[in-house]
Amino acid sequence: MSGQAAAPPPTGGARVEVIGLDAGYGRRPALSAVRFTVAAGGWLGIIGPNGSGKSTLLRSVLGLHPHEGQVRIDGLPLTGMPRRDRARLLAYAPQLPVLPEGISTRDYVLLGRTPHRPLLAAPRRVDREVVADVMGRLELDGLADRAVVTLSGGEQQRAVLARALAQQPRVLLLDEPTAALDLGHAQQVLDLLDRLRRQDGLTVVSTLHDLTLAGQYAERLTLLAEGRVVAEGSPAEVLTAAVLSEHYGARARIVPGPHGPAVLPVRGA
Ligand SMILES: Nc1ncnc2c1ncn2[C@@H]1O[C@H](COP(=O)(O)OP(=O)(O)OP(=O)(O)O)[C@@H](O)[C@H]1O
Repeated sequence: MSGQAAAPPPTGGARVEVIGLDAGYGRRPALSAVRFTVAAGGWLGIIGPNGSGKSTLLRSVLGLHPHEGQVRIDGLPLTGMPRRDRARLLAYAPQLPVLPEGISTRDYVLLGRTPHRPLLAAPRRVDREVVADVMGRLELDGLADRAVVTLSGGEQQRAVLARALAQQPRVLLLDEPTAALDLGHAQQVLDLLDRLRRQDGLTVVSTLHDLTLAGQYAERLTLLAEGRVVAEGSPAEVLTAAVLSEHYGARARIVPGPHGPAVLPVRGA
């Protein structure tokens, strides 16, 4: 991953507030009274067992899933905000993206510039520069001319993240950003997000299944179980053996470290 490329222009993060969020599928509730706040430049990890509502929560915050309750960015309600304004504030990298056929990786990443470009205008120099920068940072240079659908799962995941970063949002919402990545690429992607957060003040909200990565990179964690917030706080406060036993039915040992706790699964008798 190149550390040489010029940083994208700082955009500054935004504070995210979610208040009393309810959502469901048909009559079945998936989220009940969910509430969280992330400071500008903060990193909130949303964790929880399978089916606890993490993806539904991200999609509701984005306005992609019907919900009740409020989502405010720097105090402004998202409801009713024009789509283009919203896209300049928030970018989203879904867990299972549907990638367009017949488009190169470079042109796919360029789609992230859409909210910043005049409608139907050709990409400007600044758009190409931002795209080249994020592709360099995510080691996608060698794949720029390949059809994006032909990339491997992990390469596609990095392309989706590159598109979201090319959008230069103030808040980045990531659904399992490391799920398809090997350990080295997972750490590189999370290190990059951490740098963007610290240098440019980008606000990050991400779901993460890997609790050790969640414990080491997120500043705060919100634990969902059956659609409700059951624990929140610093990683050391949330990632305890008792909490993991109660909500995941898991046996684990917690290993404290300088950057947060690591979670070591322990085999039963
Ligand atoms: N399209 C859908 N139709 C009906 N129910 C759905 C749909 N999508 C999700 N659900 C249900 O809503 C609940 C929350 O799902 P969600 O995908 O948000 O959980 P999650 O925490 O992201 O899960 P995972 O960790 O397995 O990705 C689950 O019970 C799930 O079965």
